[in-house]
Amino acid sequence: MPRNVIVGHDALLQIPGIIADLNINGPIMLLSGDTTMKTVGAKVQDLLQEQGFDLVTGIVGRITYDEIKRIETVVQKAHAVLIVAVGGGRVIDTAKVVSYNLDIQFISVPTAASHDGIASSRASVVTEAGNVSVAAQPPLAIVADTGVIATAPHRLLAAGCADIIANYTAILDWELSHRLTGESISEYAVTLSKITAEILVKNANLIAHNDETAVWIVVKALFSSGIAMSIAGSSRPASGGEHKFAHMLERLAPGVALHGEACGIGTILGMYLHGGDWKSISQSLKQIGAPTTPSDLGISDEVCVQAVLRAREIRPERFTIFDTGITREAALAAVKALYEV
Ligand SMILES: NC(=O)c1ccc[n+]([C@@H]2O[C@H](COP(=O)([O-])OP(=O)(O)OC[C@H]3O[C@@H](n4cnc5c(N)ncnc54)[C@H](O)[C@@H]3O)[C@@H](O)[C@H]2O)c1
Ligand SMILES: O=P(O)(O)OC[C@@H](O)CO
Ligand SMILES: [Zn+2]
Repeated sequence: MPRNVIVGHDALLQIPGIIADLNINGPIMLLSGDTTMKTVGAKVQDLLQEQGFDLVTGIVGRITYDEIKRIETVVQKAHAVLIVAVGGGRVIDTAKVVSYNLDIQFISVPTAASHDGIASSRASVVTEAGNVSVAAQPPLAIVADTGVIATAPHRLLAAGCADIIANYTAILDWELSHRLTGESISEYAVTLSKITAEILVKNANLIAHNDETAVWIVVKALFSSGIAMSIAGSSRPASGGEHKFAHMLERLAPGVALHGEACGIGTILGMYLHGGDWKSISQSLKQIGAPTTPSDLGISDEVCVQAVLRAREIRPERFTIFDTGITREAALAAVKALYEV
């Protein structure tokens, strides 16, 4: 679990103090994305350099094993002893894996509330066979500056909410697998994951605005969803068939949807296939401002049908409703239903 969780306005200003308390003796690797480095990354760089910290910087691209290796080499060459990851989910996940492999600590500085990886001890790496979920280093500290996150496009906040709403079907899939395949299940992780989604949906009306109140609500939900994954020691409480669908959609239509957006649509489809209240999932996503149909994402219904039918190719060992032999007719009906709400 993270030792230090700082959430609030101007939280960035506390980063030098958190690092000073660690009494580290060596360079710090400031890891960011090409967009976020120019804004928030540069601000953190100034804050740390003003305090005399020795910094090296790195820019993260796609999260592949090659990219992780490249960053590891930069960290090793610089003899960096700590990573400060400033960015979205890709940046934070890369820092998690690099710090895990090199056995150093990292500080998570999310610049958007777009995913629930800010606190989890898992990372998602893109491979030829699709995304794989790997054990990774949980952050030593999380610094979520609500002022910074509130200036990010609302699309990112909505994607983070959708990633949390995905917990509903992730839990149904975990319970289905527990009943049908005997997979072990953690009641604590299920309960925390479910409460997280429920609190978020209850506050959906507040989240429609992109202010710091909305950011507070979403960041706390993302944090607790990450803790549920850490309790489970796997992404299972927050990643079921809707995530397999999302990872397959990313393969079929790369870069079209944000992770959370694809998961949100996967959740409506998963709830429909479970015979649950998929309409209320769709209504919550609409209220938050997340996409609910393939056309919202600018993709064809056929690509969506393919992602439903091929979701089982992702992480085949993880049994979900998408692994129960869905026919093309059933996938077509599910995708068509997305337009009914
Ligand atoms: N490890 C986990 O538990 C976990 C959980 C959820 C998602 N993930 C992973 O996280 C990634 C998805 O994260 P994401 O949706 O943040 O994608 P991302 O990291 O690609 O960021 C999305 C976009 O948001 C931009 N952005 C970030 N902060 C911004 C800001 N303040 N202002 C303007 N633009 C900003 C980035 O530059 C990027 O273009 C995926 O790789 C997914 O697998 C991991
Ligand atoms: O292991 P995956 O499927 O990447 O899931 C982690 C995270 O995306 C859950 O919201
Ligand atoms: Zn997710």
